Amino acid sequence: MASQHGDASRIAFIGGGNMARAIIGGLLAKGKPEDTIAVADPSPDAQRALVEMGVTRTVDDAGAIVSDADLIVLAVKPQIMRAVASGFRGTIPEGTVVMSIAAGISVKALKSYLGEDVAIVRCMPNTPALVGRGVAGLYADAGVSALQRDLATDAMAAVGSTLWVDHETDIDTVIAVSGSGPAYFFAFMEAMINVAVEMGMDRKTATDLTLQTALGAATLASSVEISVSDLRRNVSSPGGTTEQAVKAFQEGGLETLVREAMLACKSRAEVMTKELE
Ligand SMILES: NC(=O)C1=CN([C@@H]2O[C@H](COP(=O)(O)OP(=O)(O)OC[C@H]3O[C@@H](n4cnc5c(N)ncnc54)[C@H](OP(=O)(O)O)[C@@H]3O)[C@@H](O)[C@H]2O)C=CC1
Ligand SMILES: O=C(O)[C@@H]1CCC=N1
Repeated sequence: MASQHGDASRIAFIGGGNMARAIIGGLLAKGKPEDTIAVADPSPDAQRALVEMGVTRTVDDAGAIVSDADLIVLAVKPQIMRAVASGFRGTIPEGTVVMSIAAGISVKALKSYLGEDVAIVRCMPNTPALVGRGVAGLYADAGVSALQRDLATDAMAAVGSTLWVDHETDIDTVIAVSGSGPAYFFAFMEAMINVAVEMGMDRKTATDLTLQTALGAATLASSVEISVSDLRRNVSSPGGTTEQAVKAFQEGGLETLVREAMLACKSRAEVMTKELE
């Protein structure tokens, strides 16, 4: 029997890798009782890391922990989802909601693995969840109740902000924006650091300046009611230095490149969805 919810809600994580640990870390930091979290992961390293974080119930096999969970979080790689989820088909309690964080696994695929009557939420988090600054897009299948939505929201709110989308296909756009997005900013920062080093600066100073600039820009943009376009213009004094840099970006086709990158990302999610259905 699943429990009544609130802090006592029981969460079973299937897969205890990077993303699961980020979410679990946030839940424990927010005071969720340790005995309400269980994790299945056959990797001894993953289990060790989870125990060090304060998780008291780690097991090798998902079958051992799904039967008394209110929320089951599927956090294994997409390529093994079918094998893992099919392994506990028929053992999910009535009223329990399954939330998959995998890219490229549709509700249709999840139902084919788990059973047509299972309540399914798809969630796309991102790695800043590790420091409590994540953002997660969520989509609920038709059979998901308001209480089950709240359970999913509460779990993800422990590591950042959450928003619900109305259409499952929007999850592929969430992947292209925020799921994979941290890597785009890391790549941009990597390039800035390398160029500053080419200009003669030592790597540590170049890294500190770049990271603080990224942090400052994101904090500013999210703190004021000014569009990012206007914020960019505010830095660009007429006839000054920034204007030249932005002109180089525009002439080099920055927006076209970003479009190509995001379309490639979304398209990969769509292909994975077809392959794994
Ligand atoms: N990383 C990211 O930025 C994001 C990832 N995601 C999604 O999150 C999911 C997990 O990704 P991530 O945490 O990065 O991956 P990880 O590889 O870090 O975690 C997956 C974990 O599952 C374990 N595992 C393997 N087989 C089983 C099994 N049979 N039962 C239970 N656990 C098993 C793995 O062990 P072992 O290592 O031994 O195989 C590993 O510890 C993916 O589906 C991905 O699409 C979503 C948003 C962002
Ligand atoms: O690259 C991936 O497939 C996963 C999904 C979003 C971020 N990482």
